[in-house]
Amino acid sequence: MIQIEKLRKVYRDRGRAVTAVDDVDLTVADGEVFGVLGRSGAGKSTLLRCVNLLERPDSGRVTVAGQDLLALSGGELRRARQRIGMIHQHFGLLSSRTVAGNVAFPLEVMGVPRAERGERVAELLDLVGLADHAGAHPAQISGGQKQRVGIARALAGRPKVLLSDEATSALDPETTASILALLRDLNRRLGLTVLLITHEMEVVKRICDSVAIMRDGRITEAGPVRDLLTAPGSELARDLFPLPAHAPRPGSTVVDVTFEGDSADRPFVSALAREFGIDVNILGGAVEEVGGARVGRLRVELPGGPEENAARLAHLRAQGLTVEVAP
Ligand SMILES: Nc1ncnc2c1ncn2[C@@H]1O[C@H](COP(=O)(O)OP(=O)(O)OP(=O)(O)O)[C@@H](O)[C@H]1O
Repeated sequence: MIQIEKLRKVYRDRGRAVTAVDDVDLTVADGEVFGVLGRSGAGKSTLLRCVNLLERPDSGRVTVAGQDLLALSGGELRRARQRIGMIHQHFGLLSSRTVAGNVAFPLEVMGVPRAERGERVAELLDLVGLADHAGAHPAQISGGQKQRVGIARALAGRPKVLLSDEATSALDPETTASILALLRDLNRRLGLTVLLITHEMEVVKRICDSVAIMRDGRITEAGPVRDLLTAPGSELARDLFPLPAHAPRPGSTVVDVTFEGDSADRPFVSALAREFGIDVNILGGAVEEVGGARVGRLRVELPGGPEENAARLAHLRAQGLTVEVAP
């Protein structure tokens, strides 16, 4: 649905060149929620703005719903953009217009007749749970409600793709949760493909099917969230489950065990201790709810060196657990 190939964007600022997006490839499948996670300055906003050509890349290709956006003429690009909605951290509402007026605005720009507009606005406000606030002005509603207006406005052109630029960064945790739940609901009900950028792991945990980690303009890791969490060496897993440092003791082996789904419900530590008649020392761990499922990681110390532990590790792996010997 969204394909980004060899994308590059360099800003030139007072003689200085800043490579904001550096040779990025990314594929977002139809109907998924895809998150780009990274710190401030990583290049996330620039990347997102290249997807609807608010920012023109220096090189590369952006294909949305089969259309090569950089090859489109002015009118074609305007039409293609109507099929790509966008929401922003600071909502970007018109303060002089009511909630309904804000949602009607893109419909006016598209030339939708007045009678049809009213009906569509009502439908959109209903979709985001704001039917009762049509006549309010932005100053009279909460941040979460403002973002709901932003979402309704972004969906006016019946887009298949929604771009989200840190949509929950200005909201408190509870409101963030309700906006993320709304986005997930719209993604499922409308088959909407969502590409979002965020610096919050919470957003990835709650709604992303896939994620890419961005640093210094580059993607360092990308894939389905569940796969990355159990992939050996994954940066996402390391960030989500920070484990305490350990000083390896001679004659013991430290192992990180990642568990998810069914394997999260089994008492594998006590089973291992019983099966092999050993003491297992738990050094640290964390369990998180990711995409509605329990995922966790535990750092344990087993007696003996690598050879003595080979059968024990095989026993853990046979239960579907991901096992890595800590360096
Ligand atoms: N218009 C611009 N002119 C010059 N440099 C820019 C411009 N916009 C962004 N940059 C630079 O490009 C790099 C990437 O910025 P970008 O805003 O895309 O990152 P980000 O990950 O979205 O960070 P943030 O969350 O802080 O916005 C940064 O070094 C930034 O200073």
